[in-house]
Amino acid sequence: MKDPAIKVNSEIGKLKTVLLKRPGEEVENITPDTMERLLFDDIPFLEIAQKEHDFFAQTLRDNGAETLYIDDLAVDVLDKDNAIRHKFVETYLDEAGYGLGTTHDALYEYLQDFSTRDMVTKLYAGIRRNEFDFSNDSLHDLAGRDAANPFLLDPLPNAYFTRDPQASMGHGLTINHMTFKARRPESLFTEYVMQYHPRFAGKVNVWRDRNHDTRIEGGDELILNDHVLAIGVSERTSSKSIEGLAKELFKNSESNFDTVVAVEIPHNHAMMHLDTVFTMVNYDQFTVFPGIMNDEGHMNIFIMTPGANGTVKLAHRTDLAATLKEVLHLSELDMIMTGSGDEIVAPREQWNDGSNTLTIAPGEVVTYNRNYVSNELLRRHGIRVHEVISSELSRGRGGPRCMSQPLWREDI
Ligand SMILES: NC(=[NH2+])NCCC[C@H](N)C(=O)O
Repeated sequence: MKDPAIKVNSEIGKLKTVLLKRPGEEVENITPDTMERLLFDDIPFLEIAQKEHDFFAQTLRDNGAETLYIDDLAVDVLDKDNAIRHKFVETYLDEAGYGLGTTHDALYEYLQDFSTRDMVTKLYAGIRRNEFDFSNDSLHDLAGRDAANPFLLDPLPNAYFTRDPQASMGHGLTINHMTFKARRPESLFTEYVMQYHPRFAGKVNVWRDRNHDTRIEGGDELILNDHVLAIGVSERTSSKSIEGLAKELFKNSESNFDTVVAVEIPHNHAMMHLDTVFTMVNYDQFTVFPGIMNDEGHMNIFIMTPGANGTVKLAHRTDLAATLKEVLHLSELDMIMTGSGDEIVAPREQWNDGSNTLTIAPGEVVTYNRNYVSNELLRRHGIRVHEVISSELSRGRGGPRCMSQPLWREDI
């Protein structure tokens, strides 16, 4: 049987194909002044970040996964048809605020001189204001905050977190309208790959595209099984997006999803996505950061199911473990606390993505080596842990699940 273009019906099925992006110049094109806006907490050392990412990718390949790189796929698409390349560049410049005028023309001409590979690399890395000569007659570019930005086109340092610009679910995906400007261009690459690359064109469902004005990011989108999703209501995903996605999935005859568990989490940078505080590591085992529950262990949770005439029924819950048992029909389950729930270790390891595990098969995960307390606890709960090196990668505030977008998992 041919490999599926996209087939992801769980968080834990054996990982067969995964989408990655190797960190490039973009992670060093961050400055102290732009770090916060670009969603980083420090400036990684590129050479080491690349070595760490190569180690991560090799770990996945050594365990049976095919690794695809989004920039390679984008080059395949943009290189084969000048009209597609033209439309992509025009859209990219328009979304960056250069729809027309001298800056648009200068940037377009500058990019024309690049090979497709070099153009894609350059777009990820960013284009500096002083990289080429042109007579700029735009007040917008010459005065105010934008003039202080050393880049005409911002670098995309978060691109190695391929979890977020899209989310595979079933035989399709969401292509996401991301929350912050710093990340929005990332999903344009996804859109073109899914629409034009022969591996995906005409073979995948787009459950929600990036042209909505409400925000959603893949770190919030968890595929609990072939008909149940958990989606975080978070700093990065709005309840409106979740409602819109649920209605589409419930009405689309090609979707098997009939239950969405909306889980409200604190809205802050450390816990920007649900997968920074909660992941599924086995049929009945989960990691969870205790700081997302109140003193009584409660949260704000809604089970969403199809109602009459295309509406969505809501059932309110407050206990995460009980809700998971209910929707997954589990008699028992095991919630493995980040950092053993210790008041110092738990927040430290959550900050460095101790709960952001990537499950590569039921009961088998990839984690950051720096989260040694969480890793030891996972092993004590019978989980097989592959540790990857992480000192530079973790400065971007994302872990192994963030750095990976499954395209095919074996069914469980
Ligand atoms: N799925 C995730 N937890 N992704 C982490 C993304 C980190 C990135 N710096 C951002 O703020 O967007």
